[in-house]
Amino acid sequence: MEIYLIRHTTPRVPTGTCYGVTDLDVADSFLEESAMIKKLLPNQLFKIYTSPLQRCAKLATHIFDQPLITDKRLVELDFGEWEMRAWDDISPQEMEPWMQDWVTQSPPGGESYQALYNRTVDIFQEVMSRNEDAIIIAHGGVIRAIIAYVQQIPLKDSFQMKLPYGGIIRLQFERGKVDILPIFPKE
Ligand SMILES: Cc1cc2ncn([C@H]3O[C@H](COP(=O)(O)O)[C@@H](O)[C@H]3O)c2cc1C
Repeated sequence: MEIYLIRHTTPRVPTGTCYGVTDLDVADSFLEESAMIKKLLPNQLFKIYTSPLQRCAKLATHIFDQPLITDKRLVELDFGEWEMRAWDDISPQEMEPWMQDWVTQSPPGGESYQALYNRTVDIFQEVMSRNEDAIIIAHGGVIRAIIAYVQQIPLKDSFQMKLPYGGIIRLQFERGKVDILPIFPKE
């Protein structure tokens, strides 16, 4: 069984903005970016799972002419009161508790990375149990949580992996073992 993890294309948002659950549109480069992603995927049948947010759902709809499985558990971290503020405008005092432990602490009014991990693993286990090749189109935090789960590494180490917009990772499951193969960018 193969499961591809794809991060959405560039969102339409000024650089340096904090966004997670905000439903941003895609940038002007969408057609170009989605064509590149499509070219890197094999021509075979997949079940397609997507986050409901536009930056993921538009890519799914654009590339795949088949029914999609849209699941709320695949949305990005809820940054609460910080959503759509410039990171530089969030005061160090406000940021301090989260910076101390961004795995278990939530941004004010938001969600902890541990909570995101729990809901992500929940759907990921469902996907695996179906035993069908699948593509999951989601967000940076969600994809890193899945990688942390399959590698059994601590969540605090999961942000070391490079994962740009349009990033693709292939998970190959064989005889109880999983290989993690970067498709874009190649390592
Ligand atoms: C703990 C944690 C800290 C983060 N800091 C930024 N992002 C992430 O949240 C934003 C939205 O992701 P996307 O563009 O893939 O939808 C990005 O800025 C990304 O870096 C984080 C995500 C998590 C889970």
